[in-house]
Amino acid sequence: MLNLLDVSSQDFVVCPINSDLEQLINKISGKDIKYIIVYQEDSILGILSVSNLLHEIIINKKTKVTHKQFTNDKLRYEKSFTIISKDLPLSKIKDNKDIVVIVNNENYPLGIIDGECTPDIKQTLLEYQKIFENLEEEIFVTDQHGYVLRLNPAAERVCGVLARDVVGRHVRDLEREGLFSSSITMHVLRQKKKVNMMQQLKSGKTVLSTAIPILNDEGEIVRVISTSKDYQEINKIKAELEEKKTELEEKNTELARKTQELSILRQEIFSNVNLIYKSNEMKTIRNTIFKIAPLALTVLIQGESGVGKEVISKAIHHASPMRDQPFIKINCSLIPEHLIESELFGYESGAFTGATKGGKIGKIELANNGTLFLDEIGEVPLMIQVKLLEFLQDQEICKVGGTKRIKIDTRIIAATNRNLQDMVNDGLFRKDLYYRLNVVPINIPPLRERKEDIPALVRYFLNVFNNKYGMNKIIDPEVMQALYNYSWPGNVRELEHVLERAIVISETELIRLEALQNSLELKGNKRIACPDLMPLKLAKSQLEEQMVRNAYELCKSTYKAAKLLEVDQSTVVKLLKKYRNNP
Ligand SMILES: Nc1ncnc2c1ncn2[C@@H]1O[C@H](COP(=O)(O)OP(=O)(O)OP(=O)(O)O)[C@@H](O)[C@H]1O
Repeated sequence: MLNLLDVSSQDFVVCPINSDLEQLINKISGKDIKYIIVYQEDSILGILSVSNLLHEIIINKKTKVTHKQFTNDKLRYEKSFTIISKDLPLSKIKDNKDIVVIVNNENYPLGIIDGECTPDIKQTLLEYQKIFENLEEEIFVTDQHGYVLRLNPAAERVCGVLARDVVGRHVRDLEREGLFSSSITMHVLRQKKKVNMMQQLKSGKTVLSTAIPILNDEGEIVRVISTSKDYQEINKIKAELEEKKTELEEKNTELARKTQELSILRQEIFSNVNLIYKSNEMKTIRNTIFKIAPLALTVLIQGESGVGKEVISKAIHHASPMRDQPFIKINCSLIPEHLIESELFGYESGAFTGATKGGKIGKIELANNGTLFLDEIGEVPLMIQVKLLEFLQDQEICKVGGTKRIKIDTRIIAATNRNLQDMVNDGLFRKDLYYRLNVVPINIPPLRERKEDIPALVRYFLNVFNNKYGMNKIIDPEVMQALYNYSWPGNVRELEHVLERAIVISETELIRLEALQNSLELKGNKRIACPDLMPLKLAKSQLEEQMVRNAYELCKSTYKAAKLLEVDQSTVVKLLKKYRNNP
């Protein structure tokens, strides 16, 4: 704990009464001494300031410090002072005296405090004292020789000692008595630098200690301050942290498990509808599906024929809360125009000639609480478009020949391979219906624009048809390459058919390139489009060049390319050479 001696800031000398003034001057000359405490036997007679002293010598021609100076001429020379024991608390200092003299048990002056700065010092020191006393860390202070000056209540507690029993004692003695296993202060005094170490205490505790030397302006050690922390407490905190870490890890594992479950669930949903994909384009579509599936929003799927519009619409249905409700598909292009209304809305008994007795429930009503998939929506006649729009707005239908309105709650997914926006511009599709349908647009890119999906789809279909036909066929890597390079105008549907045919017609377990020859549009029985007119000679040579280049790129062999093009291998070599220099 701090004591009064720590605040004694002024330098002073003690001189007995009747001291020789000249000797006194010699004693203090060159030193920054402001006060002289005049002492007799075991009492302080008074305090002289050095300037008083000089006055005595020069003006009053005095040669000795006499009693008179503190009796008759008191007010002139003497400083008012108060005496206080070093063991008293700081709060006991009285502020109204010039000087506070701190004395030991024999009343001998140990230090003085200039009264002028007392209130400030007191305030600051009281603050330090509070901090010192309340710190949870143990603090142990020694002087430059290793004598204990003070320790805070935390140190008393952890070391199992009282400050009064150790203050003033040397750390080496305390070490010898087993208060701590090894004195960290001695290490600092020897090494003259900061030291960290574990210490075993008499109390049985193990503490982690750090001690630092405090240096004066000359770089000499004046104090050693040791702080320590109960290692068990550190361990406790560490254990708590570990516990929290384990909890966090468990939570993460749980989260990972849930994420995995969710992804399995998603896969299951998709495996229900067999949606195969690898490309980023399709991953984006998958994400859209999961976002919109829980909301009964109307979806418009656009894409070339065979890209998988129906597959996507089924995926939306299966990922939605209506998955156990009906998924009703109607292909608007396959129904004769005059029947489309009754197919969609149903009819009442006797609604028209030839109508079934008892009437018919329409596809919209069948899809109640589920999903209605309007395939080839672009083919719906304008007249029916109006009725569809009405239904979308009111969510009610009225059967052909009927008057009763039936409330319908269904999600609409429309699909088309036509460009509906163009149709709107050409007046072939109602603008208002287009906007009603186009709430969530999904555009599926053609297979040639997402080639990463091809190998996955090939493997998938191979598996499907091997199972279907009880076979175990595999494909030549060359075939995979050819399928990858092909432009797939018929998209996934074409790929599906090509593979089914290849599995069936291939005579060997290994499906070779020849098995595809009649399937892919590389074969010459397809018509070649020629949009522009040009000199025939030039057109012929351009076609020749393209054919030979494509065939060679696909087969990576002049023999195989020759087979595909049904020419000699030497012709392929000759043509490749001929066109090599063309860009
Ligand atoms: N991503 C896919 N994963 C698995 N099979 C697919 C995928 N995309 C399409 N298919 C398959 O390709 C065939 C055509 O798909 P789908 O009928 O969904 O295409 P579409 O775009 O609706 O065609 P259309 O425009 O002719 O109606 C189907 O047999 C379907 O199972």
